[in-house]
Amino acid sequence: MSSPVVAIAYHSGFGHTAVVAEAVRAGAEDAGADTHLIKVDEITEAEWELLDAADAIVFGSPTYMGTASGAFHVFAEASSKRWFTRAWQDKIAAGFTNSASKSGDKLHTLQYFQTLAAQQGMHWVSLGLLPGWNSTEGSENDLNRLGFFSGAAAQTNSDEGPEAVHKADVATAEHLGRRVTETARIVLAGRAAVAA
Ligand SMILES: Cc1cc2nc3c(=O)[nH]c(=O)nc-3n(C[C@H](O)[C@H](O)[C@H](O)COP(=O)(O)O)c2cc1C
Repeated sequence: MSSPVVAIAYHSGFGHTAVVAEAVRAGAEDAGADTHLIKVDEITEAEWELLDAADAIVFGSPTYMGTASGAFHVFAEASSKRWFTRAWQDKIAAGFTNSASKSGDKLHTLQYFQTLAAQQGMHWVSLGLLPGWNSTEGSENDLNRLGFFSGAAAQTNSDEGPEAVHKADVATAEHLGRRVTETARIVLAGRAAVAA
């Protein structure tokens, strides 16, 4: 069976969220996916077609003013063309975000991605990790140290550059990439079995 194709459609204003996107890609490739990393603010027609052909699309954006960035919203609005044709119907979807505060209202960005995925008729994949860093035994180096369920969340200090994206958040994003790939593989195998 061919490898699942996982596309990561993301925006990053200053490079921090790009590090998280790379981590999702690394995790997906580690699990055997073919991947496409697509910057939604520079998206070409050929890249839209890569999204249409992908088995899974992972949405990513920094959290700006409590939601996805303006550039991501422009992309989401443009995806209404796919909404009309149901081009993304039944694809796998997942999401990640990064912001300066530990919370910073990141949950709202992930929920926005879930709504976008639902409007497109996609199947949302959660993070699938228990929360870390929430007991006396825990530490900031735990996987899912920020305690999200809907997707992968990262926090980067507002006065530091992309190199400061927390290693635990990078590992959490890699986990999401692997999980999306494994889920896509199961769905592809299931469809093939049903069609046989
Ligand atoms: C316009 C703007 C709005 C922001 N709003 C939030 C916010 O709501 N919550 C938060 O925690 N950080 C907020 N931040 C901080 C960014 O999320 C943070 O710097 C992030 O690392 C930027 O990622 P990027 O380099 O990929 O753009 C905001 C930054 C900008 C520029």
